[in-house]
Amino acid sequence: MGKEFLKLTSVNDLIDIIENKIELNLEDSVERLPLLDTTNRVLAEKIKAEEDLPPYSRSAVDGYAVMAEDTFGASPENPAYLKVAGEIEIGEQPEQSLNPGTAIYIPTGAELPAEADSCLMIEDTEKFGSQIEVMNSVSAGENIIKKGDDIKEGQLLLDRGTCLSSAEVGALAGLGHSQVNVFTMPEIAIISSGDELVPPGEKREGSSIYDINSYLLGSLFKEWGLKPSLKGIVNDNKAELKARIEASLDADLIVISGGSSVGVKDYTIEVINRIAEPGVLLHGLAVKPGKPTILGLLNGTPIIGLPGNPSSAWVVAAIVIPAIINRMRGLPIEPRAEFFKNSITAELLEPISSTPGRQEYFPVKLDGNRKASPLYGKSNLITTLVDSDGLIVIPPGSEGLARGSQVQVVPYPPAKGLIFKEQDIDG
Ligand SMILES: Nc1nc2c(c(=O)[nH]1)N[C@H]1C(S)=C(S)[C@@H](COP(=O)(O)OP(=O)(O)OC[C@H]3O[C@@H](n4cnc5c(N)ncnc54)[C@H](O)[C@@H]3O)O[C@H]1N2
Ligand code: MOO
Repeated sequence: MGKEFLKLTSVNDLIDIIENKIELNLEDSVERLPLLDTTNRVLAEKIKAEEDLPPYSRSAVDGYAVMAEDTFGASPENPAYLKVAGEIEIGEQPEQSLNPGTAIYIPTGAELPAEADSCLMIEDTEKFGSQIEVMNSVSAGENIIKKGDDIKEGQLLLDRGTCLSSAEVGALAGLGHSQVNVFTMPEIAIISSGDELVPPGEKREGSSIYDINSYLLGSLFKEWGLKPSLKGIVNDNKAELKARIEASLDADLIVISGGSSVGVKDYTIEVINRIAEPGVLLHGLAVKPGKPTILGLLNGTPIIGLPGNPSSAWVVAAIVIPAIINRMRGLPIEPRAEFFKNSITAELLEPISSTPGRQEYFPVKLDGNRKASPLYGKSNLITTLVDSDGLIVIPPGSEGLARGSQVQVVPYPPAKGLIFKEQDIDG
């Protein structure tokens, strides 16, 4: 009797659905921004070095440009002596060449004369008139940075799809870019559904609760460089939900939290199917938390029904939304490399039993010694998220993890999303 979940869709099948059904429509949504404004945005072009960085070989110390051979064997007991033949100014090309048996004074960062292969640190020398006493030897290449050591001309520095943080912004500046092309921030409409919900700031009475999800999800989207657009709370009423979704269709993606399960007032499925084609693509995902998840398409606009429980909504948003946005931008959707690159290996302090057949995302708290304590909190508690530092991803074939296991913890916020193929988690 009644409504029930369609067959639960595996994460591998979800990836196929996203790849095959979601249209590429944000590939050309690009803007050119001043460098500083690109922080936390996604690069929409490949950046290759047009010249070597540094563009010339330079000194890494304040001291003397020399030929290493002239210093061999030098020690405080048996110093070498070199004639000081001149001085190089920072920011200027060396005017004179270096001859054997001589040294040229050079500040940190100044261009080396072509004949120099190393630099002596000033504290390893003593100046006497036009000579220096050399108390230490240097080998070829010591205390210098060679032309192109940082990045070679023609080398790919950053690929399309890279999220720009301070390190990348600094590297772009190093290559002389004052502006770059980044993807525009897609607008994500957020609707919270439920008769019990009251907006924070208003007076709460009786059996109502404050709307967490609009803000929890909106803030998560901001962390990803997306543009949340809060569409408010709708009551458990089909006509109201339909009107609110229709009024949100100008967004790039629509998210509804709550009402995605099979309760008598969970109308989301029916409403999505009534608005436009093809409607609901899947109802029920083989993940935990987040079984009651909906993915649909309304004339090309993706719509996602997230479970109402806040922690579940947050996890499922991280599974589904970055993958969909990447697909719409024509970027790879599964962050496999980032999973292994950014996860923290830790020792599990307590065993975890998991539900076979569902990919499980288990919150853990990390201590300072890479030990992970599972948080058995319920997914409708927001403090489950506040008190944990990251998630362990348990593949659907697993029945759990033993105490003492080495686990990979994906730290918060999950920068590239949480969609992982089964075989990748095992790997
Ligand atoms: N017969 C079944 N019942 C349920 C199942 C199931 O498999 N079979 N799954 C459970 C799971 S797991 C979840 S999660 C919930 C999801 O249900 P809905 O998506 O329909 O969510 P609601 O019932 O509307 O809400 C669940 C819970 O979360 C609170 N909530 C909702 N929205 C917000 C919000 N914006 N801010 C704060 N809290 C919110 C709501 O008050 C409920 O307490 O279904 C289970 N049932
Ligand atoms: O799967 Mo529900 O989404 O656990 O809380």
